[in-house]
Amino acid sequence: MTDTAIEAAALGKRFRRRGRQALDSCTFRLPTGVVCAVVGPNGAGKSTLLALAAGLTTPTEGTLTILGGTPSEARERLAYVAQDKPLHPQLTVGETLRLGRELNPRVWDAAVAERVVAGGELDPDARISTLSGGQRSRVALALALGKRPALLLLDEPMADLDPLARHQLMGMLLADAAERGTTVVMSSHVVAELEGSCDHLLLLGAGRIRLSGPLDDLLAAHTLVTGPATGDLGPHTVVESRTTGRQLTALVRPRGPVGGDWGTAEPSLEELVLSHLRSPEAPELRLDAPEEAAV
Ligand SMILES: Nc1ncnc2c1ncn2[C@@H]1O[C@H](COP(=O)(O)OP(=O)(O)OP(=O)(O)O)[C@@H](O)[C@H]1O
Repeated sequence: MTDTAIEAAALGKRFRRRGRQALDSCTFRLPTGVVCAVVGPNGAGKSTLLALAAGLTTPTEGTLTILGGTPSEARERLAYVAQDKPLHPQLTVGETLRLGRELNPRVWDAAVAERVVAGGELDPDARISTLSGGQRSRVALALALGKRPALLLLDEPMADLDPLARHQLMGMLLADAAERGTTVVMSSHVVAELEGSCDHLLLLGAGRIRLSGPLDDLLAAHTLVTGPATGDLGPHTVVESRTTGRQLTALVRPRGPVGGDWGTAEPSLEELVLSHLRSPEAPELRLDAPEEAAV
């Protein structure tokens, strides 16, 4: 048994020989049992990272270890739900679940798969081709959970679900993952929804890791400060600062106490992520790659 779900060392991926790096020098370690959010702007490399972890494509640089082995060795113990949720359009919902059972005979958990489908009140006889995008997402998630994976890789799993379905499925997924100790890695653009559901964060930008580590530690390493526009932020690392009239609001990584006239607060996950997205040049911070000095 390993306590590391994913370990990447100088991981890189270039799809075309002269094309730009989809992933570049990514080093991080994700412990087992965490729920990790992968966030970043369009084209940052989130899907590429998940596809590499699922063993669907291979790195061009560096190494990637999944559950202590190579991605292909780990394939039986992981489930991957791709962004476009590929399913056989001619099969019915019931036939799709039966196929899941046939492909994973030793581990298949029919009860959990059926529970996910039943939550959407899907007709087991409905063909996949007749389902809406959100209904297909539900079937894809049912297939993934039915496999009882140790590692669940989800690429924007909730993107086309309605708010109620998101809430219901996310709650079920997290409760199930907590009960079984499943590691969940989930990319998403809906940052507000990740608050309260993830305990680890990976923020990518232009193929590189910008923030990584336990969410509480990353939040604690930042302070939201407000004060007069003329104020001096001294030795602190400024991630982003904005001035409105006479007031300045900034997200900083404090180097020592933030004194003077500054009001301070811990940022929310959304504030942390948005500030970094608005400031692509802000220095990176990695709190889970001990061999590299945190910046
Ligand atoms: N199969 C491919 N062939 C060539 N380039 C690719 C391929 N897949 C991804 N890329 C490129 O790799 C980069 C990262 O893409 P990726 O899909 O991983 O980003 P993403 O963060 O998931 O984006 P989004 O939020 O839009 O889903 C992009 O520049 C993209 O054009």
